[in-house]
Amino acid sequence: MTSLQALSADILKEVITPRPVQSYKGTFGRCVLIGGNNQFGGAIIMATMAAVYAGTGLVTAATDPINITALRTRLPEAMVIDYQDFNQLATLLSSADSIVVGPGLGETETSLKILKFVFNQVHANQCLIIDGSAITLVANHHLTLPKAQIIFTPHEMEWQRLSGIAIADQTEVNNQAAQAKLGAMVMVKKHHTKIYTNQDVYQLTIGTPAQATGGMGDTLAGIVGAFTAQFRTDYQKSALAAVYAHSAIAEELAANQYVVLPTQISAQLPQFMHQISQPDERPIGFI
Ligand SMILES: NC(=O)C1=CN([C@@H]2O[C@H](COP(=O)(O)OP(=O)(O)OC[C@H]3O[C@@H](n4cnc5c(N)ncnc54)[C@H](OP(=O)(O)O)[C@@H]3O)[C@@H](O)[C@H]2O)[C@@H](O)CC1
Ligand SMILES: Nc1ncnc2c1ncn2[C@@H]1O[C@H](COP(=O)(O)OP(=O)(O)O)[C@@H](O)[C@H]1O
Ligand SMILES: [Mg+2]
Repeated sequence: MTSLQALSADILKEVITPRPVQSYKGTFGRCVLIGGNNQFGGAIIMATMAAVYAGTGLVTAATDPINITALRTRLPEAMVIDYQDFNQLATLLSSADSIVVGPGLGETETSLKILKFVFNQVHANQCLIIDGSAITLVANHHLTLPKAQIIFTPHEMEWQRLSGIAIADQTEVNNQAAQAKLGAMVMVKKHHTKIYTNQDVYQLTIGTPAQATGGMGDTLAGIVGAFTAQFRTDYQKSALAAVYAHSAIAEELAANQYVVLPTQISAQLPQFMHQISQPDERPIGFI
């Protein structure tokens, strides 16, 4: 049995290092995000914004065509394709470092077909972040997981669907047993999120109720996608740093705000990451 470790700010400096001078966009990873049906276009826009603002070299969103104009208008830095164009999607996925699937994907036959296609294409050295609707689809359709560096990012109800553990029974012991069966990294998101790996359990000890608003998890999924694509040494450490950064920025903003909008967290990422990457020992804080 492993013991619970509090996640500390040290993870940020360990992962977010200064950019090498000899570099180009390809140096900082390729992230593909798949989601956003005709109801949940905002989810894929927020996840994609987070991936861009967290410094991924190249970001592409695969989404319902209804979202393409909005995505291009809001986020010209990202490329966009139709998520049902499987030829284009296959090419994109083959060169991705990380893949985020699920924000706003929905639970229809089309959503399931897309998720199955992604699972079929992914390869072992890629990081696959399974979020939102994709978690529910895996649970409801008992999908077999592909061989990849898999990270699940469920909220408590999504975790109940995936693990079969009722929210009231989601204790550390029960969750660890379910994680071991899955064999993947699992972030059970809530106030003081817990992260389960094959070796360890971590707890986030920062964060604020100002984060309790739609799109907050979509944004986290995008940051996890960005950090795992960009900081390739250890995908689990990169994911831990993403969780920490997401809530650290939220806390800073919540000092002066009743609610923190997901897109505000993304907007602060470049400044926050710059400050972390500085060699001196200034306290964390970007304002
Ligand atoms: N702007 C957009 O496009 C947005 C699109 N989004 C996309 O929508 C898709 C569906 O995701 P979802 O999370 O909204 O719905 P679902 O999986 O059914 O879970 C909700 C059910 O679980 C329950 N519940 C219990 N505990 C809970 C907890 N701790 N945290 C959360 N819920 C908890 C909850 O209980 P209740 O609130 O009724 O008390 C309710 O019954 C997904 O793809 C996502 O990416 C969203 O990100 C929003 C912004
Ligand atoms: N009261 C709270 N305190 C701290 N963090 C919270 C709180 N409520 C929600 N969060 C965080 O907000 C995010 C919500 O994720 P999720 O439910 O998937 O949102 P969405 O699907 O709407 O984007 C998680 O990172 C969770 O830890
Ligand atoms: Mg979510």
